Amino acid sequence: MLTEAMIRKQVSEAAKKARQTTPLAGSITNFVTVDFVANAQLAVGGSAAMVYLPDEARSLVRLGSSFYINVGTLLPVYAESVPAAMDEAAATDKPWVLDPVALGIGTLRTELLQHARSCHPAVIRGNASEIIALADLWKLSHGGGAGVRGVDATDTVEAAETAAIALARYTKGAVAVSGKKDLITDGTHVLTAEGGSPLMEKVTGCGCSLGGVIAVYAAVTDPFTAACCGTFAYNLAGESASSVADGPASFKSAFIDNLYTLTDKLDTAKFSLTEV
Ligand SMILES: Nc1ncnc2c1ncn2[C@@H]1O[C@H](COP(=O)(O)OP(=O)(O)OP(=O)(O)O)[C@@H](O)[C@H]1O
Ligand SMILES: Cc1ncsc1CCO
Ligand SMILES: [Mg+2]
Repeated sequence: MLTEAMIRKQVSEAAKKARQTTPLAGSITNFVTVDFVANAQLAVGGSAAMVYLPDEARSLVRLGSSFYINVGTLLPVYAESVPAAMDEAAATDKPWVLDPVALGIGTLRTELLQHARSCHPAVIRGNASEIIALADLWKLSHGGGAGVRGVDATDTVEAAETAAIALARYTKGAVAVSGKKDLITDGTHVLTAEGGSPLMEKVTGCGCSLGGVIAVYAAVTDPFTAACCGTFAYNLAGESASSVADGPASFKSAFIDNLYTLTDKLDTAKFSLTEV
């Protein structure tokens, strides 16, 4: 069983290791926020590369230390490249992070997210509605939710707790649910974290880039610690950026600056831990 002190130590060590080793975390991610994802990955010490084609996805999984798949904007080629990346990650035992953006709005998205089930993502990161919808799609029993409506959440993080636990138990990895408060679970522990800023809802890609950052950390530590590292970094950087920002645009640049400087203070994050 983990203690609060163990988590603080683990996140500090992982943040340091990411900075020292510059792990490559490749991505297939959406066109809206691709630049934010890459810059956030670099700010925390990682290395980024984005691909779209099936053979390049397979190569990048093999070349990198982890991988990130975000299904935010799909094109026909993704019908091949996304399963190729998932299969390669599973076959080579590379930790990979899934963001099931807007699950339910189209058939390809549903098929790809169904395919993910057999490829066991190390970390699933999404907003509450996406996490509930994924547990439904994978037919894992949980409490239910209001359903996905586009890319923004219509459910609270608390409402997604049982779905998150069910997903984590199934993958034997971790699940990170983002929102005003964040919830992280490995199916045994449930951690609730605080911080960030309401301005994070006014900048697109805070969630997408958080997934990319968690992939960087998944290259150097276990899935639960990786999810904690990313979430703590976002809460610290977001809270601090809101004190200097005039609005969403200046918030975003202050936020990336803070990711760069605050990742050596991850042990100061606000969180509480329970067991299930
Ligand atoms: N009201 C809020 N207060 C504090 N932090 C927030 C708030 N809303 C979101 N966040 C933070 O923003 C980050 C992204 O979470 P969010 O739930 O907005 O993701 P998302 O909906 O998937 O975003 P996107 O799809 O635009 O990338 C997380 O670090 C979360 O803690
Ligand atoms: C706005 C948007 N649309 C598809 S992906 C994306 C980024 C936030 O998820
Ligand atoms: Mg999102």
